[in-house]
Amino acid sequence: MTGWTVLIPVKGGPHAKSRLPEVVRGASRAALATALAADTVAAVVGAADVARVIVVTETPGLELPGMDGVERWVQHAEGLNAGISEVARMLIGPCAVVLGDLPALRPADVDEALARVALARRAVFPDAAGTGTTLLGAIDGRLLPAFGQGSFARHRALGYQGLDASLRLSADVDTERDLDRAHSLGLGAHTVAALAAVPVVSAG
Ligand SMILES: Nc1nc2c(ncn2[C@@H]2O[C@H](COP(=O)(O)OP(=O)(O)OP(=O)(O)O)[C@@H](O)[C@H]2O)c(=O)[nH]1
Ligand SMILES: C=C(OP(=O)(O)O)C(=O)O
Repeated sequence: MTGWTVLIPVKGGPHAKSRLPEVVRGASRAALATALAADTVAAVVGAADVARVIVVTETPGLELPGMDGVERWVQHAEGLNAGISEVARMLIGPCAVVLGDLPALRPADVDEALARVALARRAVFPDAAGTGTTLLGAIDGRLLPAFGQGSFARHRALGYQGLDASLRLSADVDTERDLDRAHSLGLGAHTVAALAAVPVVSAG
């Protein structure tokens, strides 16, 4: 099925990705958080079955590279679920939410997951821990976001079928260890560049 609308929540600002240290492998947490989101957006934009991409953010001045053709919604209410709901209630047709911290995600993972949502009609894919959610989708456009700790079980209780995620779809980055996992799968170009931008200090 083509014509999906995909929402990508991106907190932005100084409090994003607070479980990472302020400096990760020499890169600032803020730069890394931006890169993680930009790689997620790039994968979704590249998916053949996605017609519309909307970044939902709390941060009015959010700047992400690669936003050509991507819509932006600055939420009024506070919090992840409130932000998603503001947009979701205006949409019709097949819709999904992909969390914005999946730097190993590729367009083929997105297309494959959306095709499986279409078969299930409403489905949820778990994060690497198996307890959170990385993608929530509904063919009928009815998104009932219940993100946050333990969201996989909550989404299932709301009627979404739990499906196995590809390794790259499950590889969310909350901690440095998560970054290692995503790295072993192959990071997207923005995250590679953010980590490579670290200046090398010579001993001499
Ligand atoms: N629009 C929006 N996105 C959010 C909000 N909170 C989290 N997100 C995004 O949702 C995704 C998953 O959230 P988390 O992994 O908890 O991200 P986070 O809040 O930046 O990280 P922590 O501070 O470590 O909890 C990430 O892409 C976040 O940027 C919010 O209040 N509004
Ligand atoms: C918000 C979620 O992710 P995280 O565990 O990364 O905060 C979630 O899984 O619903």
